[in-house]
Amino acid sequence: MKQPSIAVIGAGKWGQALHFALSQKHEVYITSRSPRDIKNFTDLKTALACDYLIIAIPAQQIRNWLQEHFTFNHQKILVASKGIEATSGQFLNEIYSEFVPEDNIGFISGPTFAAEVIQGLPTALVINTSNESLYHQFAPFFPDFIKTYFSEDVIGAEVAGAYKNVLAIASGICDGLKLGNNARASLIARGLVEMHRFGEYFGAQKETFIGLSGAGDLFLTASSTMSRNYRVGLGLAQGKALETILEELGEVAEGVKTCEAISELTKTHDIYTPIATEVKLILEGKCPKISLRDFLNN
Ligand SMILES: NC(=O)C1=CN([C@@H]2O[C@H](COP(=O)(O)OP(=O)(O)OC[C@H]3O[C@@H](n4cnc5c(N)ncnc54)[C@H](OP(=O)(O)O)[C@@H]3O)[C@@H](O)[C@H]2O)C=CC1
Ligand SMILES: O=C(CO)COP(=O)(O)O
Repeated sequence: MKQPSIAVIGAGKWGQALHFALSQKHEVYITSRSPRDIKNFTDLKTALACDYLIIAIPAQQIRNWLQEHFTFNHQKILVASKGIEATSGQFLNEIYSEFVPEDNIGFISGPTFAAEVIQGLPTALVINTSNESLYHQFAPFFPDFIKTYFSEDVIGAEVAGAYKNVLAIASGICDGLKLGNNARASLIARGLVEMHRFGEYFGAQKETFIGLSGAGDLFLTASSTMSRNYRVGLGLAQGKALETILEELGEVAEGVKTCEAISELTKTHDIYTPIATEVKLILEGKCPKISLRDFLNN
């Protein structure tokens, strides 16, 4: 029987990890802006001609990439990015909806450090799509070490995956200031409440926030130096300039731009988001210790 043609687009950390995972059962192409010495690396044209695409490029680049490089040819698509576009405040599903019909697209969420996936360590993730049959097409592509779940709460997954990056920055700041375990647990718990409140405004389901996409991903990223966003927070607490932190990181930390988007959305829609608000001020240069004082007294 002919194998389905599958391609991963974006050969950063997550794209490469997904390529490794999906290659356990099928031949899978991978492509990126810069050529890489990876098995089955191909050009964009070949990748776009595949039936199934997994797109893992940073959230802030997606609109441009779609405008400049993408042609819809009835591909089935999984989006692996996590973030909200800062220039428009749009969620990724809103951006993609201008290029891909809803029935053809799903969004990956959940606690999935690329560095562990690429070692074949057990991982659970959620495929969020309004088209359940799409889930059943993609799920068998994943290897045995990845357990997949289905959810139709696309907006819930979008909010949770993006918001937890901002909370991971907050948690890194908290640990960088050596505020202790009580403080970090409180921050994470209140962060979960905050991102649920934000998500509820946009129609997300509560269950999404207490499951893998919400609590699962938040607990992971807000408590580990493996998270780039958490490491941004550590750097801020040490008094480093944001530009220096990002330069040293050399990879995407989606929480930085997503925090700008959340800040604009909360102003427009009058949503109470105290943690994201303080993170935004710290990213703009506010002293984290003063931020802590203000936070505790408000
Ligand atoms: N790393 C992780 O553990 C996880 C990451 N994610 C999400 O996946 C997304 C990608 O993250 P990750 O792979 O880790 O990030 P990286 O920083 O490792 O890589 C990003 C890749 O995106 C490509 N890229 C950047 N800008 C453009 C552009 N304008 N057009 C096309 N390609 C571009 C680059 O490809 P090139 O090098 O070829 O230029 C780069 O390698 C993010 O949204 C992240 O939040 C989600 C779950 C887990
Ligand atoms: O989303 C992630 C794990 O689920 C990766 O988080 P970071 O981008 O903070 O490393």
